[in-house]
Amino acid sequence: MSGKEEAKSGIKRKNTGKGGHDDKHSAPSGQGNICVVCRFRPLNQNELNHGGSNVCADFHPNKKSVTIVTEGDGVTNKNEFTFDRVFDINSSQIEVYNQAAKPIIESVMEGFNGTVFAYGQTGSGKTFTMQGPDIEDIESQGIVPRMVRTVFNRIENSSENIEFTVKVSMMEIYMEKV
Ligand SMILES: Nc1ncnc2c1ncn2[C@@H]1O[C@H](COP(=O)(O)OP(=O)(O)OP(=O)(O)O)[C@@H](O)[C@H]1O
Repeated sequence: MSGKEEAKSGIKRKNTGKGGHDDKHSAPSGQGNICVVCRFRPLNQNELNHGGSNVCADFHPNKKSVTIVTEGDGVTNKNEFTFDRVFDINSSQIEVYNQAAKPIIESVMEGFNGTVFAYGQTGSGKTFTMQGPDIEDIESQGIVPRMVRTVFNRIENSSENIEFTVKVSMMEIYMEKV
């Protein structure tokens, strides 16, 4: 998914048995409302050809902080940023999915609302993370195919007394037009 697109899915659960949640607007207890992760991608060939170098000096061992170094006017600036999780350039698709998306899809299957979106400048890796270079390949597929598979596996394995409705809609915002 590029930053110009937004996919929205809704799951309506009609529970004829016991144990369903009535309030679809509150997160499950013990889970934070918003989780923000930051992923770095490797330099591409074009960037390497133009003498590009990594701006990231240090990934903190706690996997939550990163130090960015920038040079300007002979001055070196170091800034540390902290997120719920920082993924370095060697992070796998499954690691990112487990941290950033799996808890959301788990709670959606319990009847809560959830959203996962990628934000970043062009070429930063949104499509790679959300869609993946090959959606059929179990290793390289991104968040969206993993979430879709999880949803349909869960539906298939759930009680026949539960009825599910899955809806998908998509829109593109490009040059300030929807
Ligand atoms: N984690 C990664 N590891 C290896 N390559 C990556 C990674 N993330 C992105 N890339 C590569 O970087 C390039 C740009 O990534 P991508 O197309 O996902 O960016 P984007 O943010 O979706 O860009 P746009 O907003 O222009 O659609 C692609 O060639 C992609 O394969």
